Amino acid sequence: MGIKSVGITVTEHLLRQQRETPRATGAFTMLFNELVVAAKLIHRELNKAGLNDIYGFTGETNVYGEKVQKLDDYAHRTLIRRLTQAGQLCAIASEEDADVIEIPAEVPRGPYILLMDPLDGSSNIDVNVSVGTIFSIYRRKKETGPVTLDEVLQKGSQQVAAGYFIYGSSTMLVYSTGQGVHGFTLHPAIGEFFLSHENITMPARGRIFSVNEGNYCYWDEGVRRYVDHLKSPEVHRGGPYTARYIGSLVSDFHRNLLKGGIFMYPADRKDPKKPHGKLRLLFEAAPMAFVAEQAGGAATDGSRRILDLEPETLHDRVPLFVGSREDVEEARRFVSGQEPASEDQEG
Ligand SMILES: O=P(O)(O)OC[C@H]1O[C@](O)(COP(=O)(O)O)[C@@H](O)[C@@H]1O
Ligand SMILES: [Mg+2]
Ligand SMILES: [Mg+2]
Repeated sequence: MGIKSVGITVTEHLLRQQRETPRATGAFTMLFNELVVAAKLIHRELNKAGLNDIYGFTGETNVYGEKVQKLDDYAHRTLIRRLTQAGQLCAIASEEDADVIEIPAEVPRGPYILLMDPLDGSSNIDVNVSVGTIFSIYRRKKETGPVTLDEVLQKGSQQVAAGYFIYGSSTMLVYSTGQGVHGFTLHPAIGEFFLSHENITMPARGRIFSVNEGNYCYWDEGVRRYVDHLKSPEVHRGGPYTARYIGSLVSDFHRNLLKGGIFMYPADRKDPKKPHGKLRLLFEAAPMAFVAEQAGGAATDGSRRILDLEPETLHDRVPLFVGSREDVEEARRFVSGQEPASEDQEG
């Protein structure tokens, strides 16, 4: 059996899309190439984590009151440094920064706004479990002048591209520019991302659910009933769903993207300061919702489509139910109380 020839590189893939996009200037391709370089630098640091002084905390806390890990900070600074150099951005916003990050005056600006979760799955960094980087790209609304907050606070449906890097057994890039979802794998020896998963489509229904059940006692009735339903002996002509929870959104999402299933981070009453759950609308929920929908899946906050949500602040949190279309629709019915109680739930 011949050796599988490597696919096309991510740059070739971008250039193909650029040729098919009228009025494309190459600005997006240049920006994206810098994103890829930054991810390779993060991959390199992660791969030798434990041998380099990258474990542990910086001593800082971020706008969410979370202790910042050294790798959160390294990823944040590396992405900003590389991306601002691309000369295609007019603003950046990061999960690790309270405010919109200005592009240095000496750097040319461009039409794009990039939002990012530099390192997703921070609680898994120092235990060698896969983590990721999430990105979301918008076009600014105005042609010129200083960028205003409303240009950054756009609905997820306005994204021109979104995706993530996953640093796992292999390092992958999964992205969409609205023309399907494509996966690339980093060839460690060649140092290039090659197309390995073209036109990924998510199964309409899965048999996997991913949620931190440790929060069960804090959930609303509808969420509890939905998860009980997935664990009941008879679910959709098959036994109970399989539980899988890595604790890194990128990794849990990626598995369900390929195998089908649903990831949930519901709202809970654990922390009155976080009535809308833990995950961030702009840095986590909206980009994952964009990829999910492009792959035939769906994403909701329990009643509304994530991509229709109007952000009020840079750091809005939102309940997230994302994955296979039929599973997300069923979750929405339970969570919004439209699913009648079955015999065994009537107790
Ligand atoms: O530990 P919990 O409460 O289950 O939360 C896990 C979730 O929190 C996150 O780690 C939050 O993301 P960050 O690591 O970027 O802060 C998600 O990746 C993950 O899905
Ligand atoms: Mg995150
Ligand atoms: Mg993070």
